[in-house]
Amino acid sequence: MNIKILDLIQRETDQPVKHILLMAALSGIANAGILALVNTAADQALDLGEASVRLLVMFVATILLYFFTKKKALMESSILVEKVINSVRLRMIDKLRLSDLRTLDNIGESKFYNVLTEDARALSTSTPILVNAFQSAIMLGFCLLYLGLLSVVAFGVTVAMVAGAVMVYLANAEQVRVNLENATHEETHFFDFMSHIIGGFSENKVYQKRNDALFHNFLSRSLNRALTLKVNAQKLLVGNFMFAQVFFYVLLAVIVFVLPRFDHLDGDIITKTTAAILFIIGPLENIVSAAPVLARANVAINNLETMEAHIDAEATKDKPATPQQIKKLSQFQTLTMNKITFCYRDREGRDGFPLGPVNLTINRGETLFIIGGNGSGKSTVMRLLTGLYYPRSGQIRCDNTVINSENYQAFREQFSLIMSDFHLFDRFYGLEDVDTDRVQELIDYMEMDEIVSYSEGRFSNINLSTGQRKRLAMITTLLENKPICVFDEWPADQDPTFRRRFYTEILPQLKEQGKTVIAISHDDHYFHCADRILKMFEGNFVPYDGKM
Ligand SMILES: Nc1ncnc2c1ncn2[C@@H]1O[C@H](COP(=O)(O)OP(=O)(O)OP(=O)(O)O)[C@@H](O)[C@H]1O
Repeated sequence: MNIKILDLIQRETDQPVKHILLMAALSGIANAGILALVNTAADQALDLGEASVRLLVMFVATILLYFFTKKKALMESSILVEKVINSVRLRMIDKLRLSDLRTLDNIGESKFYNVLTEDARALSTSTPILVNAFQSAIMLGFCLLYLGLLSVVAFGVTVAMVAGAVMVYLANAEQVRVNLENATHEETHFFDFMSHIIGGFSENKVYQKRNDALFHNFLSRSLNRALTLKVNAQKLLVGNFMFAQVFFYVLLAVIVFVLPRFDHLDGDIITKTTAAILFIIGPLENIVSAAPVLARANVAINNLETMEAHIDAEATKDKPATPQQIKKLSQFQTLTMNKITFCYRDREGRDGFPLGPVNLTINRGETLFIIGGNGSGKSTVMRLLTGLYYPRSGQIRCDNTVINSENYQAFREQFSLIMSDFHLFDRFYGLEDVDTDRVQELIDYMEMDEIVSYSEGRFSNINLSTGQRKRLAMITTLLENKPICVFDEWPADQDPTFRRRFYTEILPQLKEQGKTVIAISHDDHYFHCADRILKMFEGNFVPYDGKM
């Protein structure tokens, strides 16, 4: 079986695993040495009435060697694997944050969390077990060698029977792997359903049927399917394990009862051989019980590698933005979408909603409202315009500058967003020298002063109503001071006063500051506050006819 964890460590660290393997091997040898010393001492005691002091000293030295080498191997391997997990986690999150929004859409949050938590944990817990198994394998090898010195026949029989057990195990190992892999896949569905149960707690609370259906028909079934797969894997493993054990006792019986009949082994050899075989029961158990752990660790590494490959395959080629690029683009006069097309693709690669070809020119300082029915493509076009999605074809231009991988990030930096699925941050991450007085002024303006304060660089409370959360997000937008502000139905959750304030105070103030504002709106009472209204219908702009 492939031991992927070794390749992983080798790839991820500059520390060679050789040292750990050497320590584990030494402790295995020392462990086998203990057996040889015990047998020799027993022999001496039988012949001379007591074992020699020299043997005692050697015995103590061997135990010390065993103790220190094994401790070192276990400690170093655990620390190394924790470091590997840390660096893999950091790298994956780094790659994900630099990839595009569609990559996250396609992977799904549950899958990402599952791989970075469950699989990473599986790797972490597997390490000491695997090191132990490796040490046991070395010990087993030396015990077998010792057996060979005692009796070639006993050695041959033992090797044949152990090899038989290993072959049976290997035959089942692949099936175990497939079952465990499917179980982790099924657990991703389980996490999805769990997110519906927890995320939709309130909705479910007032709708018993959905609550029950989600739990009984989906979550439980998914968990049961995962359970069946795990049980199958366990059955195969237990079968393997028991086979190895019984095989083992059969081996003992062969050595004690059968061999003496065919080979003239004297009693002393049989006793030592039996002691050696009894001595290797523990290591064999360690090796056999490490098998599922190794299989699980391999599955975990597979999952990590597959997800990273997925992120890499869709990695953007965008260069980081430079201050010069950002400055240059911020002086734009017109922003153009030229024959932009886009199509959602599901996880199987099938095409979904098509958008475009969209042609749009936005002038600096304009206040634009984008209107249209649900699902007409307003948010999608905004994600394209702001560089969150890449168009399938067409061009975005800032004046005469074509937006491409050289300047996509610099282009995105022009926008401040409050999308419908906005995220509220507790701090102004990335904003240096925040003017605390200005923040307080904005908190007062948003009429949030009785609920939220700003101290030690963070909002005191972000567990707020949707409308209040949007007001805090607006504070961030105003402080970011970007040239273009995009609001996806910001007033939708505001009371009439704040709705009015948005259209008649905030938008005019932004305009006065020279900002370009693009707002998705359904508030026809306030359409007069826009310089221009753009209507979307079935994935494209159509002339505004005065109707929603
Ligand atoms: N992440 C996604 N994956 C696949 N299809 C999507 C995704 N998001 C939106 N769509 C599809 O794209 C179409 C346009 O959606 P979009 O969110 O742009 O509409 P919208 O005009 O903003 O609607 P609303 O007014 O309801 O917010 C819809 O048919 C929707 O099903």
